Amino acid sequence: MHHFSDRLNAAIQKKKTPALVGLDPRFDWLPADIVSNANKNHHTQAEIVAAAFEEFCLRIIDVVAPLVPAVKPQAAFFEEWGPAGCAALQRVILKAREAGLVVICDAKRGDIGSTAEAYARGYLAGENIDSAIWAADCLTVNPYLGSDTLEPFVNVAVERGAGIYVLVRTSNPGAGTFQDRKTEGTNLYECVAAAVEELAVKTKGAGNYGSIGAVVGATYPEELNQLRALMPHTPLLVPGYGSQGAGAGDVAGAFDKQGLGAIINSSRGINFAIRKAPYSEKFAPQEWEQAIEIATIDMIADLANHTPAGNLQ
Ligand SMILES: O=C(O)c1cc(=O)[nH]c(=O)n1[C@@H]1O[C@H](COP(=O)(O)O)[C@@H](O)[C@H]1O
Repeated sequence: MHHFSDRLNAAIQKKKTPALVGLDPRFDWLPADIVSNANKNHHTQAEIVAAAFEEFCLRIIDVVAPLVPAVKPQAAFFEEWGPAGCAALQRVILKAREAGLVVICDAKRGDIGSTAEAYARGYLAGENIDSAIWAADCLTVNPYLGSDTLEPFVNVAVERGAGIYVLVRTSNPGAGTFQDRKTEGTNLYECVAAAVEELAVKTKGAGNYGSIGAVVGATYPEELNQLRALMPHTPLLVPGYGSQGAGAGDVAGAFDKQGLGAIINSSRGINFAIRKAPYSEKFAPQEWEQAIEIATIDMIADLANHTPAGNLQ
């Protein structure tokens, strides 16, 4: 399907869940078997870490590909390790695409138009994975430089059937420092939301949603509900569930009646499920993949039981 949201919604309806698994590897938390494999076969620290991240994420993909529609590799954790880390990220993205998953590369890119064009062409492959070296379906984008800097991302997304998610109301505690600054009574995040909704309307697919989405944190449920109403054609990427303290009740307002309109991210809560109860009590450390599987199934059930995502079942 040559439209990002149509493709994402088809995947959500096929897997009957809006659960999005983030891929956020942290070396100190990796399973022992993965670290020993990497140490055995590699020499420099960067190569060891990159190889460990790659094996970890590829094995997570094997577990979650049958369960969820999409994954969100966090570029930062790979970029920290330079070329070796970036090569690992590229292979993780390709493996996820080959597994039939929609891939949102979380790199929060943003720059002036001519430079943004390079980011867009490098990351946004859309349905044809050969059309961009990073081969992602979608990219997170920082709008701080202004709406003109979003245009190159929009143009390439439309051309290639890809998507972007623009940061609108982020999940972090300090989100309001700038996002809540008011101009004539309107918060900055509401101004950005209006610009993003306009782009979503312009890029609508066969369904109700555009290829231009918004990131809205689950940790601000009131703003999430407000923005769902303000942005009826904008698909939402909702981080903050799990490790940042938000639960299914906080994200119920992100969806439309069919249970579409949003994907709900959990990274640490799934990647490192083995480290915390109840999974640390049910599984031995080497059973970390089983812990990921059950944690994902639990998240899917939590969303189905407490949000309109239950209408996807
Ligand atoms: O763009 C994002 O995905 C993002 C935006 C935001 O406002 N908050 C936020 O946590 N994220 C990302 O979502 C992921 C959340 O990870 P967990 O808190 O481990 O589930 C990280 O990769 C963050 O960078």
